[in-house]
Amino acid sequence: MPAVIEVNNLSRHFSGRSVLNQLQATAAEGDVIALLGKNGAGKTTLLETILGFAVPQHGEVRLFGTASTEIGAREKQQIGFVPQQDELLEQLTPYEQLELFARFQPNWDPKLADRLCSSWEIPLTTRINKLSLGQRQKLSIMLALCHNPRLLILDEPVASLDPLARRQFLTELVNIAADQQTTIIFSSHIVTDMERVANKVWLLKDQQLLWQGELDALKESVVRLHFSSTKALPATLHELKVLHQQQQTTQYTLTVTNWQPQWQASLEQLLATDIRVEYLNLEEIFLELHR
Ligand SMILES: Nc1ncnc2c1ncn2[C@@H]1O[C@H](COP(=O)(O)OP(=O)(O)OP(=O)(O)O)[C@@H](O)[C@H]1O
Repeated sequence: MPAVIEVNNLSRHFSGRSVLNQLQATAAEGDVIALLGKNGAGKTTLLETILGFAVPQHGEVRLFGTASTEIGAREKQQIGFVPQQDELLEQLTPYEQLELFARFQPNWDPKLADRLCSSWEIPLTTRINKLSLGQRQKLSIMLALCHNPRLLILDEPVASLDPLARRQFLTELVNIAADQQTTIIFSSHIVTDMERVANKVWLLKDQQLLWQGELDALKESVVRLHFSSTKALPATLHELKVLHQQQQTTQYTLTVTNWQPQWQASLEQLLATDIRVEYLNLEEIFLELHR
């Protein structure tokens, strides 16, 4: 079976300025991918290229085995998308918008739609142009979720949600991923949320995917080493890459990538000291990788 998403040698640039440079990535059924990157790193550009909204200058994206710029109605029905700026029909009510959308979606789940309308308190009979930003975002998420997509792409889906709605939304995502093996990619600057639900991370930096893999492996790779030593540090410490070094007299704190737990004993021998390994959360890792 082909991968749900296959990104092959993908490059995008605007007016000669490179935004994505030769990206390689794949996503399989059931992957929940946190797409991370600073403002302007290219997250929206990547998500929109995955969806086939633009033809890349180099390379291609394949969705369910077909070039994303050539997918047909059947594949489109298997995708749910929450854009950064919603595309709701201003003059309709949420009820009308949901009804209209459901008509074109053979897999529409009316029970899920009813449940979300009620738990998210969607004002069904108010015109969409009178809704609050958060209410619009909830409706936009419902349109993406309620037809049981195989692939769900969410670009900053929670920016306007209150903490309660955010938590409810995350619970829905976890359930959907677990029950239906849906592939989910979502970008958000609320990294703690992503850490709760994602099992993979794509981290965009300098036009490339600096990390593409398991969240747990990333958390094992980027760590802080604390130790005390009167010796000068050797020029190389195995294959560790030091991201940041702090020293107060004999106390060292090194933030490193490529950490491998089996190196601890030999490093302790090399530095003639005990080392305390501190594991970081995803937000700290993101900050360290952008120092
Ligand atoms: N249509 C376009 N024309 C010209 N430049 C563009 C276009 N779309 C995006 N860019 C540029 O590409 C870069 C990446 O933009 P993009 O919106 O993908 O970033 P992002 O990671 O989603 O940012 P944010 O976190 O702020 O939403 C930015 O420098 C942006 O100015």
